[in-house]
Amino acid sequence: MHLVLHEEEGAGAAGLILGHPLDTVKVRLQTQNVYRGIVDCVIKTYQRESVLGFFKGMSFPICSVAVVNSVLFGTYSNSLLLLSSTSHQDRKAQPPNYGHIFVAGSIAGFVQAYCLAPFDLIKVRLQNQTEPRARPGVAPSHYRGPLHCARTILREEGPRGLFRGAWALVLRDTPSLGLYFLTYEGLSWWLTSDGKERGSATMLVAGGFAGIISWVVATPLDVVKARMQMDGLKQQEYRGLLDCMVSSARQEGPGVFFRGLTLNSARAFPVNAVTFFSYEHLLRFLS
Ligand SMILES: CN(C)C(=N)NCCC[C@H](N)C(=O)O
Repeated sequence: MHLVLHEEEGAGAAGLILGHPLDTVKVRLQTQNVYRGIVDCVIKTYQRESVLGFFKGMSFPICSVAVVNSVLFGTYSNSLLLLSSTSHQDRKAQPPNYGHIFVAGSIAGFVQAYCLAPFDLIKVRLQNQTEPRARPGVAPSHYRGPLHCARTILREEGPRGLFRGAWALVLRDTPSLGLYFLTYEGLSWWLTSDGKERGSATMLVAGGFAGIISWVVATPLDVVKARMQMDGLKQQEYRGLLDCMVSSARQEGPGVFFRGLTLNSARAFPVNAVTFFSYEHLLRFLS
């Protein structure tokens, strides 16, 4: 049992490692106005920071992925159980109630956003450090690693600083995770013939598309979240979430809300295919 659990965690972590470089480029494009596009950002990052630059801020997501996913999937299945009072096994025999799925997914999104907020903030702050690795004669980065980053934020911005951008994260994840589970369950139902067990290919395809669709919807608030998380590092630029939205749109046009859309979608397929595949196999193993 332990071995299987570790394998499931390993699969989640592998997806995350593969997707992290895309996430770093996306975060930089959303928060820094110095790049002309994806290719320019990749070239500049590589030239200045080598391939390691793409993996900045990865350790916290790797360490927290198991906890964050347990909160997400645990809240989802318990909420669905409360709403529909049928078990995972019973639900296979009848068409899913999409209203219940959307509500359960949204509740799960709301809860996981709060757990994710400090980890995500630290990830974004580290990803945005464009200095090369510290060596003699080169000024070190503001944050020396995830724990140093957490301590520095606590010292410079207080405990609330660790939850900067949390509201935008909650607004991003509540509806988009409802849609995430809705797409997954809908597609899986559609791809599985009556009375058959859900196959691995179905889990991968439905999981991948659930990831893409939810990230397309989530991207505008993902931009706002990343900007709010970076606010306060130097001087405070925005008075709040609404101010961030309005001034970003005024200064850069409405296209600003779609920054990172391509990268979010490209990363979403493999990461979420693996996530749902692991979740379903773990459920089967435990039931
Ligand atoms: C649209 N959103 C926020 C989501 N679909 N979130 C759930 C998937 C999270 C996964 N670790 C990922 O990074 O894609």
